[in-house]
Amino acid sequence: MQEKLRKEINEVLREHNNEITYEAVMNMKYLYMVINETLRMYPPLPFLNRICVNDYRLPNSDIVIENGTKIIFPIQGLHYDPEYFPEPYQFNPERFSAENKAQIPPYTFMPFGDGPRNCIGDRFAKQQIRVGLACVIRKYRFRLNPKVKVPLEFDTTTFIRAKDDILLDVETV
Ligand code: HEM
Repeated sequence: MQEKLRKEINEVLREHNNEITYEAVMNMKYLYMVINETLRMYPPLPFLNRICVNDYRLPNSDIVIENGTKIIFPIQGLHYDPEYFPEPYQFNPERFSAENKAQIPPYTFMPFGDGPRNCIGDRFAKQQIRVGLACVIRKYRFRLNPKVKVPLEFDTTTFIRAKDDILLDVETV
């Protein structure tokens, strides 16, 4: 997977005078698939908070969410629901290929939230991640150090973060 990513980064950069420009990183389709799959499995914010501002009857039911009710949207729960993401514990960037992505129902993949109060830094964050990863993956090869316990354990008190250090072995390509 990492080799495939490196190959794409190098190929795209060759077409762009080896310069990491906006156009170059936007052309790195596989890189974006890897980023999305990472945000699916490890959404930094695992849930969204909302407050209901009007009484709302759920369609086809007698359940009414009353004005003022606090609501939690489980982003992480949706991202691991096998109905939307089969074999959810498998890291599989192909879920986000142009063809497969179109099959993902709306509001099931929401690492940046949704609606009028979604993340204001969405595009900026994705751009920074693209540039950062393109810079390091083209020059270095990463392997998980054997001391790291897999699967990783997470502290989910607020933001999702690994409980222990994630040690990586790094070598130049
Ligand atoms: C991977 C990086 C990031 C992730 C996954 C992320 C995720 C989120 C999520 C889930 C929300 C809540 C949205 C909602 O309730 O619908 C949020 C809100 C917000 N984010 Fe981000 N964020 C990221 C990076 C950034 C960056 C880089 C900035 C600023 C440059 C930023 C600024 C904000 C702000 C200001 C809000 C509050 C928006 C509002 O309440 O109207 N975020 N973010």
